[in-house]
Amino acid sequence: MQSTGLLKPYFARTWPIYLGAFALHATASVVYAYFPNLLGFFTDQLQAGDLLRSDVARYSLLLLTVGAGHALLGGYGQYLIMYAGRLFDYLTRRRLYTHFTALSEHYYSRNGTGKLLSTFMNDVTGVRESLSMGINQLAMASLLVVSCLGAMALSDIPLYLIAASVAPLLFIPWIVMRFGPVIRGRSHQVQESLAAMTASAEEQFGGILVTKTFAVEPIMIERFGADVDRIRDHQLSLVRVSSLFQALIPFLGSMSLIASLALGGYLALAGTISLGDFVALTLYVRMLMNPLQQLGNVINTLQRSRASLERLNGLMAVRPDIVEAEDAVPARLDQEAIRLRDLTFSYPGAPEPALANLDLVIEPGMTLGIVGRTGSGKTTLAKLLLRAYEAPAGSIRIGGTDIRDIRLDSLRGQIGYVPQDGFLFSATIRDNIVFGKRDAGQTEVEAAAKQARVYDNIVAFPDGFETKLGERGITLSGGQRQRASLARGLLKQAPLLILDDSVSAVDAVTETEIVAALQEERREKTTIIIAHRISALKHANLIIVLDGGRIAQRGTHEQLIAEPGLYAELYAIQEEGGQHAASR
Ligand SMILES: Nc1ncnc2c1ncn2[C@@H]1O[C@H](COP(=O)(O)OP(=O)(O)OP(=O)(O)O)[C@@H](O)[C@H]1O
Repeated sequence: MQSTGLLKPYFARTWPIYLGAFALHATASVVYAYFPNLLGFFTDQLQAGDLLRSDVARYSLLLLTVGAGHALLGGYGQYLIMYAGRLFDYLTRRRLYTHFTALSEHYYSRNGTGKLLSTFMNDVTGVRESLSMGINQLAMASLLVVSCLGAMALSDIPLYLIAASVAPLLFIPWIVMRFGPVIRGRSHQVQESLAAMTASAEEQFGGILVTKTFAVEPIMIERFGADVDRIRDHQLSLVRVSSLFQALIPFLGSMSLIASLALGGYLALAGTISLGDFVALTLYVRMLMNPLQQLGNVINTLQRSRASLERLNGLMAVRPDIVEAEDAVPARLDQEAIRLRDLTFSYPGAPEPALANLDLVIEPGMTLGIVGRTGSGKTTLAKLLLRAYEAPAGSIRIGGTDIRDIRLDSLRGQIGYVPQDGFLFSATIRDNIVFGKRDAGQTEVEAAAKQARVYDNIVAFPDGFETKLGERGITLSGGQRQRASLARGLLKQAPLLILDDSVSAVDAVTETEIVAALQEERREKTTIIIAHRISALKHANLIIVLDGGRIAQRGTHEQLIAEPGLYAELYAIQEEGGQHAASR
C-alpha cells in the first residue's frame, strides 16, 4: 500500500510553508551552535587573565543575541509548521468526508460507522502530530545536530577527540532501525483495538434502551470491559518496547559525555587542548544529547503515525460501489416510465436472491402499491430504484435508458424516499422537513406538515417548527417522527415518491387522512406505496404482491380480493381485525 496518497496533495499545497520553516530552523540552529564556542573563547580569555569588564559585557550581549535569535527564528519556524499541520486536519477531514459520502450503503452496513469515526478522529490527529510536532522536532533536532557537528569540526578541537566523543551516538540509527518495526506493529494493534472499542461503544450507546429494557447491563458492561482490556494489553506492550527504546538513546548520550570527559580531560591536563576547547567540547556533547533524544521521540511518533496514514490511505483507496457512468444522462421521471425486465438481485454474499425475475412497468403518474410478507423484497426494490445498490445491467430502465447510465443527482433528485424509520437530525423540526428542499418557504413547510398530519403536533410545542430535536429526534414519538419524515418526503414534491411502510406507526384514522391527502396532492405524480396494511394502498392503480422476492399477484384492489391468494388472505385478516376492533 502506498503511503503517499494523502500526503502528496498536502505537500503540493504546503511545501512553501515547510521550506520557509526549515530555513528559519536552519538559521536558528547555526546561531545556537555558536554558543559553546563563545563560552570556550570566554574560558580561554579568563584563563589567560586578559578578560576585561567590557569583555564580560560584550560576551553577555553576544549570548543574549544568540539566545534571542535562536528563540525568535526557531519560534517562528515552529509556528509555521504547526500551522501547516492544522491545515492537514482541515484538508484531510474535508476530503475524507467527501469520500465517505460517496461510499455506498453496502459499505456502511458491512463496516459499521465506529471504525470510520475512529479513523476520522484518531488517525487524522495521529498523522497531523507527525506533520506538525514531529516534523518540527525533526527539523530542529537534525539541523542542530548538523550545526553542532559542523561547528565542532571548524573549532580547534582535534578530530580524533570529536570522533571518540561522538562515536557512541552513532549507534542511534541502528537502535532506531531495530526498534522501529516492532513499535509500528504494536501501535497498529493499539489503533485497531481503539477502533474496535469506538465501534462497540457506538453500537452500545445506540442500543442503550434495548439493553436497559432487557436488563442485560452486566453482560454489556462485561463485553465492553473486554474491549477496554484488549486496548490496555496492547498499550502496555507498546509502552514496554517504546520505553526501552527511549531509555537507550539518552544512555548512549551519557556514554558520549563520559568519553569526552575522560579523553578530553586527559588531553586538557596534558596541555594538548586548551581549557576553552575542553569546555566547548563537553558543551557540544551535552548540546547534542537533547536533539538526539528528540530524534528518537520523533521516529517513534513517525512510526506510529505511519500506521495511521496507511489506514487513511486505505480508506481513501476504497472505490464506491456505485459510480456514475462518464456519459451519464439526466432522467425525466415525470414523463418516462420505469421498466423492470427480468430483475433478479442478490445482496453481496447472500445465498438467495432478494428479488427474482421481476417484470413490471411503472407508468408516470400512476400509484403503485407493493404488499408482501416481511423480508419479501419490498425495500430492496425501492433501494434498487434509488440505485443504493446496483441492479444487473438492463434490468431497470427509465424511458429507454438503463438506470446505470443516468446521472445520480438527476435520479435521486427526482425521488422522494420516505423510509419506515425516518431518521431525523439533531436540528430544528423545520430544518428536518426542508432537508430535501432548502429554499422552501414557511407556507410550503406548513402545507407538507398538514398533509403528513403532523402539523398539530408541531405547533403544540412551545417553539413550534423551531423546536430543536435531540439526538436522532428523541423528543418526538415514533409516530410523530414517522410523520415528520413523511412531511420531508412530501415537501420535495418529487416526480416519484416512494413511501416505504411510512405510515405504519400511525393509527387507522390518521392513516386514512394521510392517504386521502396523498391522493389529492400526488394526482399527477408517480407514487409507490409499500405497506403491510392494505388500507394504505388499496386506492393504487396497480398493486403487486411480493412473495419470496417474486411477484406472486398483480392487479387492482378489486381484482386481487376477488382471486384466491395472499392478498385476499391479508385483506380478510385485516378486515376481520378492523371489524373486531370496531365492535368492541
Ligand atoms: N443489506 C443487506 N444485506 C444482505 N441481505 C439483505 C440486506 N438487506 C436486506 N437483506 C435481505 O433481503 C431480503 C429482502 O429484504 P427487504 O428489506 O427488501 O424486505 P422487506 O420486504 O422490505 O421486509 P420488511 O417488510 O420487513 O421491511 C431479506 O431476506 C433480507 O434479509
